[in-house]
Amino acid sequence: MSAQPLAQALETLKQLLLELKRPDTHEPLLQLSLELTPEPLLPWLASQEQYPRIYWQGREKKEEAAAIGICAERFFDTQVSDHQLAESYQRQRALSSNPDLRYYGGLAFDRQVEPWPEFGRARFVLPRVELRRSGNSLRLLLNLDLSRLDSERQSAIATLTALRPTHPQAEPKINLLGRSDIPGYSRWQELVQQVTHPAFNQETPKVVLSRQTRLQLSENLNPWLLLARWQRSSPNSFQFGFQFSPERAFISCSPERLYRRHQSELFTEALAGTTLRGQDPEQDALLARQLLDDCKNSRENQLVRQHIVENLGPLCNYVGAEESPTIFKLPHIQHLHRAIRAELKAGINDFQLLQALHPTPAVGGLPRERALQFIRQQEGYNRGWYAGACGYFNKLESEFSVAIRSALVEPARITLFAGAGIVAGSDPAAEWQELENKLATIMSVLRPE
Ligand SMILES: C=C(O[C@@H]1C=C(C(=O)O)C=C[C@H]1O)C(=O)O
Ligand SMILES: [Mg+2]
Repeated sequence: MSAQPLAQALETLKQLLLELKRPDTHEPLLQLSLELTPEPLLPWLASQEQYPRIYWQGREKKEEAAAIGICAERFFDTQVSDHQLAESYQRQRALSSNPDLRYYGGLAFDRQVEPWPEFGRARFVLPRVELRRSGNSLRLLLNLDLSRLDSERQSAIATLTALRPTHPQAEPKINLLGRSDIPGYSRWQELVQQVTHPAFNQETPKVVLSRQTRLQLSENLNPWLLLARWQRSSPNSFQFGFQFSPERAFISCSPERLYRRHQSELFTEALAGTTLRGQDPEQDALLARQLLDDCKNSRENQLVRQHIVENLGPLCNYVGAEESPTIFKLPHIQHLHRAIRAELKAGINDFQLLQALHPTPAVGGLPRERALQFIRQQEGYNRGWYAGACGYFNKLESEFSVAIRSALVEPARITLFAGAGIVAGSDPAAEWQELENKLATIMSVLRPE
């Protein structure tokens, strides 16, 4: 069938559903798919009224998805062991061999602490409806659980009927009424001093300390319109968002890949070490040179590289990491970057990868448990999904980003997050300034000149 406009495709799909007979298959899940004429996805998502709403765009921009509703999900609200997560993950994955079925979701930064409501310690959704762009082609996908076809048919028709066409919406008017930081600057100084104290640093060479910045607003923000604006100023980044109710949405434009897997081929990276962009090309190149030559920043990146390579070792036949870092440029800052490639051993699954890689010392620290313990006890706020792992998986491939450069949007307020790797040689004032630099892009979107 040739590509059709969304409104027409929805009618076609409803008709298909009414006529659908139980297919003669052992597959428990069925995915229906129709070609669509191109349509921008974020404005469509911003116009919807159902939950959850999910958005994902990979860093290379080749693929983009907007999803509504739930066909199946795994939600871990209370204590969950890695063993339970692994088992549930295996069950889910075994459910289908269709490479187009994707579970989207995320893991909290620290699964030992009280989770954000609705987001939980881990939550993955097989959406009911998904618009998925691959290159220039757009498809409408609908997922059904065949073990209960009749109720699924009803519920799918209801979801399709309640979808809204994209309607134009006014650019959000943003008035910032107030700001509060946790930790504040004096507490930050104490924390950096504790972590850089030689006795502590010897045992725990890196802790990524972070801060939440809560902005009070005069009105509610549509998180999807905000993400659309933020995305325009964030090339070179993953762009994603999850919203399970009107109460809160988590959105991110993150430069950092946790990993991308295609069958047994794995791509990951060490992204750590930061400086500003220059005012002109000469100054920009000078700052990049200084970043490459700087001991403190090199240490930040080297520790991440080393840890990833060591942790992947037992799961892989081959792991190769770039010896020297290169520069990764973002609109307001530049980072040190090392690409890492690996070939997985047979039978290694995504959950084992998440367990091995997340949180990397780019957002947690080294050794992992000691650094997490320090963050849990001292940081003073709950990170929730900030610095968690967000992405999607299916049997064939998966991709996860580290949810930094992220924000939690709630009624009349937005909470921003930023962290900095504290190692020997870190200075409290310079690291505090690094937090501000990491917020520069989202601040320029919230407070345009
Ligand atoms: C923790 C964050 O970023 C991490 C810390 C960096 C650093 O300290 O140089 C750089 C990139 C990320 O590894 C964040 O942006 O919140
Ligand atoms: Mg840093």
